[in-house]
Amino acid sequence: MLNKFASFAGISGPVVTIIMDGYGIPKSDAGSAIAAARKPTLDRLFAHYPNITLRAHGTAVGMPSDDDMGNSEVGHNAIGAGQIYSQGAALVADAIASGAIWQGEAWRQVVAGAKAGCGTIHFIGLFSDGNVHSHLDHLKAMIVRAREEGIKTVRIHALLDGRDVPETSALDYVEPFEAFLAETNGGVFDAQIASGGGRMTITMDRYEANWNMVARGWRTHVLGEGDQFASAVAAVKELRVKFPGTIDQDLPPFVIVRDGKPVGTIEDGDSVVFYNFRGDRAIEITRAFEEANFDKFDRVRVPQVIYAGMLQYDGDLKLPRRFLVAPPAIQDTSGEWFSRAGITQFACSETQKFGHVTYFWNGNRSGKLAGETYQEVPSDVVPFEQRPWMKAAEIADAMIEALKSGKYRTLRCNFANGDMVGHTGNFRAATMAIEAVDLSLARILPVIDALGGVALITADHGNADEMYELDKKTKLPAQNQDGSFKAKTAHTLNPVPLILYDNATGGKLGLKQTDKAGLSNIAATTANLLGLEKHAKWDESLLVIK
Ligand SMILES: O=C(O)[C@@H](CO)OP(=O)(O)O
Ligand SMILES: [Mn+2]
Ligand SMILES: [Mn+2]
Repeated sequence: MLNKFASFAGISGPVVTIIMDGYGIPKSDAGSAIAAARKPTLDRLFAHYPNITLRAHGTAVGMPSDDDMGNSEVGHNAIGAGQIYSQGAALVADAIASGAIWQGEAWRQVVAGAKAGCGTIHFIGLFSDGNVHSHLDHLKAMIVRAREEGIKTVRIHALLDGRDVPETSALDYVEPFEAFLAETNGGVFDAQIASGGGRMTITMDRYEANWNMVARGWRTHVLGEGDQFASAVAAVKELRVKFPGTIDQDLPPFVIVRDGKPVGTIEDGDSVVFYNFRGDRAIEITRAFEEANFDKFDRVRVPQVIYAGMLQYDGDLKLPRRFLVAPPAIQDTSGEWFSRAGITQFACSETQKFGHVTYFWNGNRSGKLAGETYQEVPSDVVPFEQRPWMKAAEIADAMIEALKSGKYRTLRCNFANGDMVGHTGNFRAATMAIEAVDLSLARILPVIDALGGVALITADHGNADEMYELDKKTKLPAQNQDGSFKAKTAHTLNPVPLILYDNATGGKLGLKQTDKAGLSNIAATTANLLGLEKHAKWDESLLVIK
């Protein structure tokens, strides 16, 4: 693993990678919380240090098409692995297109189980076409197939999105879906939405930040407890009136009833498919269905079901045991390569992004590699527009302490602010989120200087860079009828920065901008900064030696 640069043997101090989650580079400053933020440190970095832009969406991160935004999973996979793999969204779409999914043992068992038990197939998942965690086309294909296979009853438990798609778009999905069901139903086949609720109120917690969400989801989907409505359309409409201003992701849970009884509680002999392909927010509900000694909340009743995930969400923990499509087999990550070279590594974030810089970074592998140390700062459990600074200061504290300890040759952290606050759609809070990151950078960077180190400052995808939906024609922020701007809560398709912060070499290093430069080039760049060759499978380094 010799370095190819004869004149450069690597940085003697620490090599640090800082991910500013949700920090994209917008085409226009209109509606950008990043442009509006006061951020003297970042302004100085962009003005005085080598910096380029990286592709962070679409095929550059393994998504099916360049119309797909980036997200944390695919972004951190690409950064950590230095390579692009076809990701869940693409793998599932392909398995459905080829029909391979229906031949798989898991689907066969789901169908056979429901038939043997005279039972129902339940589909639980994120109800949109965001393609970050799920896609409605996958759900529809499974419903059509279930009917063809002679299944009689299907129940859908719909987690409303508004986070990967416009913030109050639930009816744009529910109404056409009801029409699809009306067409598909008939004869003995009966498919209906049975329950649901906002994705940030039930079921889709991650990294054990708030098990109460999952407990609420269990009561809603499995036990059929909660506010009752005649249909999903009625639920969305009535909840919007009852909780004005609440966006889809935050809507409370609902249960659909007929003749005063829930239409789709989950019972012994049923099959359950959790149809999200992405793992972080699918693991906890999967554990509730699968773990024999589950103790995170009282499940009250545990139905004996055939449970399958769309993908396997954690390959090390084998969660779930049964899955419809095999996840990408990510090999030869930077974590492994550096670990094998005897390089000590430190990874830190707050709960909301902790798995991103550990599990996703290491190619969806849990457990530490030799020489790795992890530090998790517990996240607040509040709507993040109320605390836009989140745990940026504590992450900076942890990084400074780890740097000063002298124990680590390379360190990485993720500042969640731009993303988590960007998802709230609150513009003012998002500017404060970026300001908190800027302040943290101002504290960390001098410590890196004192140790003769360098930093790569980047992001996994955009978010705070576009806080309003843009008008398709004018490309300016779109307005509601009352003249207010239409908040945008989703990630963006914009590129992200890569800044090389280097006061260690006297300006000897630069970065090259290429057409294809993307997140997967960071691993090789980091390797070269460490004085190592990249792994043969990785995309090229962007480091330039002057
Ligand atoms: O919150 C999430 O689950 C996603 C958006 O669906 O965001 P990120 O990819 O940044 O984690
Ligand atoms: Mn992210
Ligand atoms: Mn996000």
